[in-house]
Amino acid sequence: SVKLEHGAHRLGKRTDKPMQAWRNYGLGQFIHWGVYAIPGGHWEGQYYPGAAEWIRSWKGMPKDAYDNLYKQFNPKKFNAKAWAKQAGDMGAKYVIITTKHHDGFCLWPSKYTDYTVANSPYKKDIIGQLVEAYDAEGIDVYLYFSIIDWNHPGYRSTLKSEQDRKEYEEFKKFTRNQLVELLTLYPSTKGLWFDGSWDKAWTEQAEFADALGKELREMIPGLIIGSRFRPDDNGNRHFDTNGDLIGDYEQGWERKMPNTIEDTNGNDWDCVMTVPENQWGYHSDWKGHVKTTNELIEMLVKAASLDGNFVLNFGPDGQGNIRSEETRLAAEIGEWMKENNEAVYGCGYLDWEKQDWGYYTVNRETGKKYMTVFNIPVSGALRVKVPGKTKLNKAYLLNDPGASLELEEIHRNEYFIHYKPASATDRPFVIGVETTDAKIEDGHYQKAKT
Ligand SMILES: COc1ccc([C@H]2[C@H](O)[C@H](O)[C@H](C)N2C)cc1
Repeated sequence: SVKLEHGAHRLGKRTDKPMQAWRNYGLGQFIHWGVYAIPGGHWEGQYYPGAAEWIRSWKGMPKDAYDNLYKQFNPKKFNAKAWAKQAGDMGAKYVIITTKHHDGFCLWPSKYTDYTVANSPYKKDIIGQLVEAYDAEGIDVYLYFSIIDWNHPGYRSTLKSEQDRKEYEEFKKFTRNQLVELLTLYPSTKGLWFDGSWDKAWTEQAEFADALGKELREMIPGLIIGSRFRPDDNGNRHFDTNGDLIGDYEQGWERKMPNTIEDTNGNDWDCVMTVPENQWGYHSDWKGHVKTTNELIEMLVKAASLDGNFVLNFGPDGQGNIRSEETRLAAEIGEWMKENNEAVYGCGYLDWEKQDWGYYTVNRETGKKYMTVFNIPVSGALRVKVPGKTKLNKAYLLNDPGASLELEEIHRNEYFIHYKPASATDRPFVIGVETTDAKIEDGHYQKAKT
């Protein structure tokens, strides 16, 4: 491996308490809110086909028109407590809130720019209200921060001239000041979710970003920062020149998921997911496939089964309402989580061979093992292959632990759990399994001779 001044500052998973808590969240909520919610993907009757929070980059909307939207930002329906309660009822254990998206509009009264909520008709500190409400709900708060800031005069995507570099120095100071300001104002913050760090200008700032990361981590012990924040000496983000993860978890799974434990490279990771194909901020007219409750529950359980967290995005509208589609999903996911969260919270990867019926998860503390079934086999026989000296002793429905399901040993280390739900079920269900370590009697099993 090559010598790096600003490569990965740690190898392997963090084992401290704050990171263990992060690893055990299972489900998070992402909130994308800002002035982009006012146009909601339209301008003067034109439909914007891109991501609503990127409408400023659309030729269909004059930059000047966008940059004056904040003068109408006055979300009368905004109720931080209601949002936090809805997230709690959904079963979210953490929330990631946009403090400032690429447009540079600050949802907190930053003293380093006038482009903030303090200078909008709404005036009040939105981040402060959300931090307080989610903390009160027992949901850990993480702050999303975009390095890209289209509003700041010193922002550059590339550094082409001495003048660029001079102005970018001001931008770097501004960025550091805002981050220190956020952690000073909201010290209950558990971590930062950086975005907009792909510009070449930023990926040349290895030394500055490394120092900034260290400064922020010193402000809040245990602070959690993912791999989307800083570049190494050679401009590599996420993984440094030696292939080591830069940051506390991998932040590359945006609207996509790993399929195998190998895909995760043994790192902690989160998957951040939109309800429609690609809308983070509020778009009043979602086009294409809108994910169903079952699809999202499957992503959540799949993430837990591969040692990751699943973060579902909500994009409140310009008045501060959570839209009806998201409200319904939150309620239905919450209903399922109320019954089945034992298979998600504190659970991770179980190294048993994946089967077609769904996903295994195992609780890291108790060792309890779970099967979440999404695909009921026509045979009614759920195949379970256990490793080496493992005997499957019992299988039970999570919501009926008293009753044992019928087990049949079909090969060495292989069983059928004979079970079909009595009535048609339109939601996945969880089976708990109990095992003991025991040598399997050879008896009639004969290893194949090839
Ligand atoms: C160009 O592809 C992009 C760029 C930025 C994003 C931003 C979204 O606006 C949202 O904030 C998401 C978390 N982030 C990666 C998504 C896709």
